[in-house]
Amino acid sequence: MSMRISQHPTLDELAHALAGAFIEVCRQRQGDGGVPCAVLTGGSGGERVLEALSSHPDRDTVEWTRVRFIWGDERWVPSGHEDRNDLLADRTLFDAVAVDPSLVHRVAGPDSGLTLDETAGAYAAVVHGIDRIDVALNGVGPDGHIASLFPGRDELEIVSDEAPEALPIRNSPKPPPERVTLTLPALRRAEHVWLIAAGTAKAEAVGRTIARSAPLLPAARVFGAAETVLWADTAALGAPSASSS
Ligand SMILES: O=C1O[C@H](COP(=O)(O)O)[C@@H](O)[C@H](O)[C@H]1O
Repeated sequence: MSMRISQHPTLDELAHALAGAFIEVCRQRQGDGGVPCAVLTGGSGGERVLEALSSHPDRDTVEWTRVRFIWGDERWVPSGHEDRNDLLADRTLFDAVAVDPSLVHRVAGPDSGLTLDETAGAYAAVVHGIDRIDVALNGVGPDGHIASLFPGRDELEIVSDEAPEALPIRNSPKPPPERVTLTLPALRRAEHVWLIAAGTAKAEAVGRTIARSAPLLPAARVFGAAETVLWADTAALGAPSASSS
């Protein structure tokens, strides 16, 4: 499965372009009578994309109350904690548009009373019950991780469709140490898998992802059913040019 590169001069321009494409995916699915399902991501790129969505001129062409949201990963800290990925969505998109809380599937925090394993199991069941994932956003970390799938870790080797679609993570190399992540097979169910990478800190991981250098980084191991797009700024591509495509 080939990966298309969408290059933009800056993260802001990348986020605006990606937000427009995200809106178009949602509009088309809703036009077909469906309820689009989007996988959200955390991190610096994910936050900027959510901000761009919340202020996009075409924002209100989507019926946001008919969009389902899940997360590619969540940091296992209490609800409302600054480290949580869902807080980024609360402070940006969900603050700007009305959503249906029954279609917003958050990963429970330790304050829920569930253990980490129980939380991951419950999230796996939620994701398993979703018949179609339209678009999955994946912020790429400087080490090439996506969601909470980090290089060299066992979770990355779970590629069977029979495996749970979400897993607990302990001892994450990036804090906080406890997390819940979707698996590669779950992310690969998405029609559109979009990777987000901006800044020079991402250049090495981006270069290795594009080159498919061995061992394959997590970012190189995810692909979409219909397309895989690397949304990158010029700095992440390590290129001097400032053209977009
Ligand atoms: O920890 C995480 O990091 C990645 C990427 O974050 P960035 O700040 O380097 O862009 C993100 O994809 C993931 O959702 C998040 O939990």
